[in-house]
Amino acid sequence: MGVEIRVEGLTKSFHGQVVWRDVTLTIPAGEISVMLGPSGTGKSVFLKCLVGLLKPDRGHIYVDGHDIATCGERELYAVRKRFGVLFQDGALFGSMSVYDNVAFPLREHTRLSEREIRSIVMEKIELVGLLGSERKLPSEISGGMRKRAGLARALVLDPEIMLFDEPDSGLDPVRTAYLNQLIVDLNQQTGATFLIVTHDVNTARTVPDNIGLLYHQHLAMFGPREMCLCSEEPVVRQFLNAQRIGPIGMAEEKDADELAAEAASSAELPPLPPIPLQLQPSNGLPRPSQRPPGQWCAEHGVTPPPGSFQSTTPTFPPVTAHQTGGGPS
Ligand SMILES: Nc1ncnc2c1ncn2[C@@H]1O[C@H](COP(=O)(O)OP(=O)(O)OP(=O)(O)O)[C@@H](O)[C@H]1O
Repeated sequence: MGVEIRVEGLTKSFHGQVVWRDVTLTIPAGEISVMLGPSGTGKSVFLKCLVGLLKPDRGHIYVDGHDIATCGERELYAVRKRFGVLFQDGALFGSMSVYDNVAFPLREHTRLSEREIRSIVMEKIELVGLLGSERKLPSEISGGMRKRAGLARALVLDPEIMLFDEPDSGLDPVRTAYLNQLIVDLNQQTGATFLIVTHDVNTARTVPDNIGLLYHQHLAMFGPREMCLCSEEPVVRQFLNAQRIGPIGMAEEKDADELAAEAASSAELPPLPPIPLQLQPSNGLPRPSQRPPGQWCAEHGVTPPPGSFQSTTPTFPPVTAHQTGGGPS
């Protein structure tokens, strides 16, 4: 039920300062895509343009025949209802309970009765694991719970497109792992088109079907996960492997002196690490858009780095009675 988003020649600037120019890509229907990029490269601005909160200077954003970049307010309002957006902080109303926050889009955009609303709200609250917290205010729950409440709210209108703005920011690695699993499970259940903006390289390496990278005012790459994880392109390679050596510096781009010093020290990027297996839905069934591991590499005659697509789940030897210090108690 997801729809594709076709972006053509998109350019955005603020006060004459270009954020990115001529961005062209197609976010495939029903797939999970991730947009990466160093801080300040305009990932959030990109997301806001997609949902019509910001107008680009030039270009088009086609969703099912509607051009979000150029359409009028009324058309935009109708198309926007097909989007669910999870903002960084959950963007909850502080004076409303979790329940009322999640119910808000239904009360605003539908004529459902309170009874029908309750059934949908409680279903979504359960889906994100917040049963029991529905009467609490946002200030009474943790940051991770606020994100999940924001996610429940983004899901109530059954969106065909879900946008996530740094869902993992401010979360510890365990909570990030849970949230990533939830995202993969939701994609399987809804078949919606997912776009996730993140800094987290581990998320980018394991969750999506496609990876994009914004860098230095342009889209450096967008394509299937395996293609990006095999890429020798210096910026892509440096970012996806979280390396210091490469064109990206602390202030986005290294200057000529820094690059010359790196070249003189003959610092080389380490070999590409193995491509990890993609995160599977927790019910063990594949997502409709999921491709078998290694398929893209095989189809394109690319040899993946050694050790790719091997399970990294640790296997522990069986614990014996001797090791536990006695028999069953
Ligand atoms: N409403 C605005 N008015 C003026 N400049 C803006 C506005 N929104 C964003 N910018 C500028 O656009 C640039 C890109 O910002 P954006 O928040 O999209 O970056 P980002 O890649 O999401 O960064 P981060 O990873 O740190 O969240 C920044 O220089 C920012 O200051």
